[in-house]
Amino acid sequence: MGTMTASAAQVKMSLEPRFLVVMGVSGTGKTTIATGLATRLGWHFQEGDALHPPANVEKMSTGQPLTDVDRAPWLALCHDWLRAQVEAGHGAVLTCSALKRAYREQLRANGLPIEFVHIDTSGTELAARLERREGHFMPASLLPSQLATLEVPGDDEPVIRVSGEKHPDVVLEELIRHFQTEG
Ligand SMILES: Nc1ncnc2c1ncn2[C@@H]1O[C@H](COP(=O)(O)OP(=O)(O)OP(=O)(O)O)[C@@H](O)[C@H]1O
Ligand SMILES: O=C(O)[C@H](O)[C@@H](O)[C@H](O)[C@H](O)CO
Repeated sequence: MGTMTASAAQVKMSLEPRFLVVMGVSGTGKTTIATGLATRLGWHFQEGDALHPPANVEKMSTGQPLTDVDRAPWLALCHDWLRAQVEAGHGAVLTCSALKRAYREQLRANGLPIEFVHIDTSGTELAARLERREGHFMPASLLPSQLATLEVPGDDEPVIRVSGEKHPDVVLEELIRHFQTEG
């Protein structure tokens, strides 16, 4: 335990601030990985779902997929949060599904130095997780539309790809090692 605390402190001291959007479809592990990173690195955290207008949450809760028009004001709030973090200059992690390239471009507008962490998980694993999960507004019935809407980030986008099927601790170790290597 003492050793873990020491190494977490070293990581906090040695890493330059980064501005991360942990993205992917519902149930892929965005909140799990983003909170893990924010805790280990001492970076600011924002749950993107908490920025959805109530009408969006109501829509998803009743099994209706969001449209581009529904997502626009939410993406604007996500962008505003990211811009404030960049201006403040401290490391930050946001969860945001960011399913389409155009949404990611909206998040990066105004030249924000955002990086995406795309968590990729198979449809069968996602379906099992969402069936098991309780106390969340997002129904498992929306998974097919999430998967159909996802435009996997291209190599021309600033993306770090991780597997959502490894243990979260393994993914966190991989990400932190990647950040250390990149300086
Ligand atoms: N790597 C993993 N292996 C197994 N289960 C996981 C893993 N990551 C997350 N889970 C579990 O899967 C469920 C979904 O995870 P989480 O809430 O982090 O995903 P999410 O992408 O934030 O979902 P949503 O966008 O729907 O809020 C949770 O019950 C979580 O405990
Ligand atoms: O763009 C969307 O359709 C939404 O952001 C969804 O992805 C959910 O908010 C999220 O995944 C919670 O389950």
